[in-house]
Amino acid sequence: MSIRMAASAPLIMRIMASSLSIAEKAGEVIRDIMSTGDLNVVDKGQKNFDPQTEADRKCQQIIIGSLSKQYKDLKIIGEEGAEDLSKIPQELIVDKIDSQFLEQYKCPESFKDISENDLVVWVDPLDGTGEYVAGFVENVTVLIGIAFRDTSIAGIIHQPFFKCATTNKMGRTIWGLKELGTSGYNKKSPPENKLILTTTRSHSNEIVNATIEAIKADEVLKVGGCGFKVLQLLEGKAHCYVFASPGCKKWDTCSPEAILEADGGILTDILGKHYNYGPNVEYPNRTGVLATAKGIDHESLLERIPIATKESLIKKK
Ligand SMILES: Nc1ncnc2c1ncn2[C@@H]1O[C@H](COP(=O)(O)O)[C@@H](O)[C@H]1OP(=O)(O)O
Ligand SMILES: [Mg+2]
Ligand SMILES: [Mg+2]
Ligand SMILES: [Mg+2]
Repeated sequence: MSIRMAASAPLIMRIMASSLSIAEKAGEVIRDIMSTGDLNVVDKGQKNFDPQTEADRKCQQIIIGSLSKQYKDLKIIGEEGAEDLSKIPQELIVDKIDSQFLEQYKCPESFKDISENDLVVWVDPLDGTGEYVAGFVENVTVLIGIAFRDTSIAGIIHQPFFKCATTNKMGRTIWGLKELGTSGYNKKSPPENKLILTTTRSHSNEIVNATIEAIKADEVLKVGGCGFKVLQLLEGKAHCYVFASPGCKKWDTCSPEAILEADGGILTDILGKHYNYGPNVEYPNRTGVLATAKGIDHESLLERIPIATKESLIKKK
């Protein structure tokens, strides 16, 4: 595809195609920094340990620097704070665009006339930092989510330490756009006649645990990262993701929500409401996360969440 043809594709498709290339580069950097053995960890936490590594910082610069260069009016919010674009080293800027994506997929009618001012991009440069530091590298993902007027519509999840069984290639990229579909993973339904719940590995507390207890799942998986848990739903490894805590932020859920919903699943708070991803919202997802795989009854899981859990998260607002 010529540069001119790529430039004529609808905006949402171009942002996705750029983000696919940018996320791959971020994944390379995440692997490279791990291989140096020095993650250069800083604690961002006020009360509890909240690690940030060299990879979180560098990947945020890659993603925000590269998207801002190509899309000047785009509002981009990243977990690691505001970036001074003039201080981002040139070698971190990716100007490649995934032309194969643009050739292969057509923009859904409803998103054809979107302008940069209608969008917010939510960036989690490294989701699962605690797991990156602890060595559970499979849980680590790069998340780029795109919201159109308050609603999450598109997402990219890059998993840097996924090893392809046939080619041995490291890293895979999953994407989803509502009304178009999803790609990049093994689409599978979870097993019938049993309920597998996935939840936090490192951020549990009394309410988180009491809520899991009340759901009465047959199996509980404890893994890190919002991106990784939604991947488990997409690949049929779990039926639901339950996190009754205000710990996740908009950059954690924006991309996974769009991909899961483009696949037929649902991601809401534990009251059943979708989060608002508009330009001026607060960052914390104060009323938790409940996500269900395609074909799983979201409503019936909502009913299993204790009233005490709901009241306690509403009170914390
Ligand atoms: N209490 C918390 N403090 C900081 N980040 C949190 C907290 N709870 C959840 N998160 C973010 O949400 C992700 C999913 O949570 P969990 O792994 O506990 O299920 C975490 O990897 C972390 O993102 P990040 O690693 O990008 O900082
Ligand atoms: Mg995160
Ligand atoms: Mg992060
Ligand atoms: Mg973090």
